[in-house]
Amino acid sequence: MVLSLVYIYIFIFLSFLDLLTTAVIFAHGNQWNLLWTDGQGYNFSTSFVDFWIFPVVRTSLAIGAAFGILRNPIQGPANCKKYEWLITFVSAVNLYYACIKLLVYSHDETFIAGPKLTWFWVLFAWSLIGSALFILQWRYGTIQSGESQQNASINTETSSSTDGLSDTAKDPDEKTFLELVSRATIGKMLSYSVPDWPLILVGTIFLVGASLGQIFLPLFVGKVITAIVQPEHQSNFVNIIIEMAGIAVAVAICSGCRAGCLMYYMQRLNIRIRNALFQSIVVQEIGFFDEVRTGDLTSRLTSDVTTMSDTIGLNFNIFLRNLIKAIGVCIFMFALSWRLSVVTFLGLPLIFMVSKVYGSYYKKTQKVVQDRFAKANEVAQDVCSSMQTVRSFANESGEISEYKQRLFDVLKIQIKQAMSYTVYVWCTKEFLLVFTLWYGGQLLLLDKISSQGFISFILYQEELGECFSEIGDVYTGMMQALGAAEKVFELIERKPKLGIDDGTENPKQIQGHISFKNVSFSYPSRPDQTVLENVSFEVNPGEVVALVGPSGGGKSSCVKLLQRFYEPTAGSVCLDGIDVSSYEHQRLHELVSLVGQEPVLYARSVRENIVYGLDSDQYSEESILHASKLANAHDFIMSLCDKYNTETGEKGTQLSGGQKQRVAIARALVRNPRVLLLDEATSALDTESEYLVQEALEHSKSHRTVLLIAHRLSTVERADRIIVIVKGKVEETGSHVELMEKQGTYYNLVYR
Ligand SMILES: Nc1ncnc2c1ncn2[C@@H]1O[C@H](COP(=O)(O)OP(=O)(O)OP(=O)(O)O)[C@@H](O)[C@H]1O
Repeated sequence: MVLSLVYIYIFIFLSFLDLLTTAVIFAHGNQWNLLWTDGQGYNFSTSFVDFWIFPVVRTSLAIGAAFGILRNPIQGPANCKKYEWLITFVSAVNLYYACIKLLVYSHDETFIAGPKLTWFWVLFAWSLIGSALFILQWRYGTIQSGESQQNASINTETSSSTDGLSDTAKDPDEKTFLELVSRATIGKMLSYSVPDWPLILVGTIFLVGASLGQIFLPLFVGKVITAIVQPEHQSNFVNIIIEMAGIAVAVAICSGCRAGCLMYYMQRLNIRIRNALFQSIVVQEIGFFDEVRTGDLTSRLTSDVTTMSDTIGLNFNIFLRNLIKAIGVCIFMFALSWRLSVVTFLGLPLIFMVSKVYGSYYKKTQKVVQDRFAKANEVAQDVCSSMQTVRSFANESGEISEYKQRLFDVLKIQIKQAMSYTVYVWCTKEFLLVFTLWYGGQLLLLDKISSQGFISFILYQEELGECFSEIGDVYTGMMQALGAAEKVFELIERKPKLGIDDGTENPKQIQGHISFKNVSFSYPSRPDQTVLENVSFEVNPGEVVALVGPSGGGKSSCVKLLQRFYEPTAGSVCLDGIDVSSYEHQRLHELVSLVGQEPVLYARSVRENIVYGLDSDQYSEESILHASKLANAHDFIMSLCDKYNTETGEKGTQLSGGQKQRVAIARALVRNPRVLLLDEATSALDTESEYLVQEALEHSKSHRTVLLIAHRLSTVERADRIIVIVKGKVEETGSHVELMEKQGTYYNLVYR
């Protein structure tokens, strides 16, 4: 309330100051008698009286606003804010009116020579200053008092209500430019550009050179055209062309060097950010990948990085180039004709306004276009990834018409966009030019501009329009880049909840003793669902232990904990008595190897898949052959076209399920791990192959602990010991014979 009152007082004070200043200017200039032009009545081209209109309108609006806020201190400021358009409109009319008066007076020789000129300038200047102050006081007065009232009312509410939407959770599209900049995103982007400062510097020097050169070109074009059409200037033609050619060559050289330097910088920046992002992604904890979609990560790595790195480089280039050009062009325009320049600057805000309306309409429709395109892409993606299903249901034409329909939905919006663009071009492109031509023609007749100057002016005006429009595009591009950058930096700076650099233990050799001590566990993505509850068991060195139990009981989760993919919520998982979290990441995975349920092969050769993750000094040709033979993979690999060099295709699709499993077993064995984890590792093998693999593992078992998960009885009954896990708890432990005699859960599982 108090703050509102302060703002109201400031409001009224500034408005009266506005009136007073105008009155003082009139009084001091002894211009009261000029109100009606020395008693001859009002005359637009000589009278000053209309300069009173605007202070009076401003003061009336300010008093109205003050009363409004006084009557309703909570809603008042917000209501005033609704009328911001009126304030902008009044100020704009004031500006236009003052400038038109300026142009009219400037044609009156007696006025220019007379005593009224000084007072006109003072009134003109105050008219503009008063308008600017009025906009500022309205904008900040109503916003600040509104915010303070809102804060006060929020503080007094007993239940604090927030919408629960953290700032980072907001869509970048919804954020303002300042919001994005204030997150220091630009600073971070620039910090990644620091190593390229020599490139940027050289590029900028060429950019400045090219821009300065380009500023002179319209001037020369004007001279050339004048030399062509006016016979008295024809002797200059060749000289002008030579000078112009010199400038054009210099501009071309500078532009080329600028483009090369800045493009190379953009590419280096792109690679640098991509590397940083990928480095950050691969060290994130496994739980992170459970929650984040792969598509989101790849889109960060591809489109977001490209958007931010290209846009920062490109926009820096475009912005600086156009800024230099715009300043130079303005100087030339005012030098050629200040009157035409005033006309241009009166026309530009109108064009900006139309552009703004068009811009926000385009942005709104573009969102719909993107959504509809995404829907069309869903169809394409689904079809491409499941072509066999489409073919087997003979639904090709159905999918084609579905895709066509979704693209047609996009087209419907794009038709509206095209129509609005047509109207936008009508409104912005030619009106200003026509008016400039008309007014320039008058000035030409009055001999206030030369024909060459007039031609150059028109060219400069076009150039200025292009500069502003490109600067406007930079703003849009920057918004996109900042939005993309924010997402990218969020990921680059993310600290993994389970770091891979936490452990320090690096024993040369271990016995291979596994122990789970009172382990409870929930997946981070489902913290409310207990997957393991107080699980305790031990596996002795050299022992083969099978985990069995109904599906979803928690067997694979035990294996994941032993690999330290996740941390238990309670208890500890130890290897030779040391918690697995204390081992060095690299060492732990040398000692413990896993063959998972669905082994993943990479789009590389069989050999590269087997030695995946090993340095060249960690394996030999013999060790690859030995591991492949143990995994019963050697014979089928030798029958492939390129033997060990055969490509396996994306995710190993060029191999059968059983072949993939055998390559995966060889990959685990080539490391000669002390602990081997087999999670349904032989499920896709035929009985014969499985028997051979089991035999091989049996032979190597003396120096290796094996923890296996299997559903097949033939696999399980060979184990030294069986642990039955049901609903996250250990129900039974013993050998096959012992558990069968017990006739408990295991017995039932076997018979079912
Ligand atoms: N990444 C995950 N995020 C959340 N929950 C999971 C995840 N992986 C498994 N679960 C859940 O944890 C529980 C135990 O799963 P787990 O894979 O350990 O069972 P399992 O005994 O190995 O089953 P199966 O024999 O079918 O492989 C299941 O309810 C499963 O839905």
